Amino acid sequence: MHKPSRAVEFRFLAEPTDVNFGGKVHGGVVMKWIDQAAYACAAGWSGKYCITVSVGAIRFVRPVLVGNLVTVEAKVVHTGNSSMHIYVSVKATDPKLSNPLETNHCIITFIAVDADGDKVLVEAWEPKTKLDKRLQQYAINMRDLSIEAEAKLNNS
Ligand SMILES: CC(=O)SCCNC(=O)CCNC(=O)[C@H](O)C(C)(C)COP(=O)(O)OP(=O)(O)OC[C@H]1O[C@@H](n2cnc3c(N)ncnc32)[C@H](O)[C@@H]1OP(=O)(O)O
Repeated sequence: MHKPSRAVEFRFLAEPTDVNFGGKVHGGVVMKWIDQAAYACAAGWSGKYCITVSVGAIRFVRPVLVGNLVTVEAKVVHTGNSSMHIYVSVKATDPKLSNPLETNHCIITFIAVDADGDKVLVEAWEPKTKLDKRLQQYAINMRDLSIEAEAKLNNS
């Protein structure tokens, strides 16, 4: 029987092939890490194949450098019917210094689907700590803003 798992963490070194023209890690590479960690988190929570619906509020706080030890933490912060809203935080450090600083964060939403690609219900997640309650509200706000802004664009 599937036991929902709330969080995943990836740890690896940023490689020379991840570099952009400015010598830092490419933003698109960071977004791929975020998508992969959030997918693993959503699949672990639902026990199903999951599809990305939306990526919101992605923030680039500081650059990731080639050779940095990167940690990508993804955790469920809200669930709906079929949707799972995942908060992802990326941290990086020179592995010799072991002083991880946040480089990125975002909210990414997945839905769980069955073998036919149809939406399926997911188990509800309930926040317990103050931080989790704040993150849940943040995820709800981001979803509402995104849906409202898209509706305004389509109706204008
Ligand atoms: C693993 C991968 O990388 S998959 C590849 C990338 N993803 C894709 O190609 C997906 C392409 N998109 C699609 O196929 C469709 O848009 C779908 C299947 C994702 C959603 O289709 P719809 O049925 O129109 O979505 P619907 O409006 O019912 O919303 C589904 C859920 O997403 C939520 N949602 C919709 N828009 C947003 C948004 N902007 N932000 C957050 N959540 C949203 C809804 O609230 C709903 O949640 P609930 O089930 O918990 O109530």
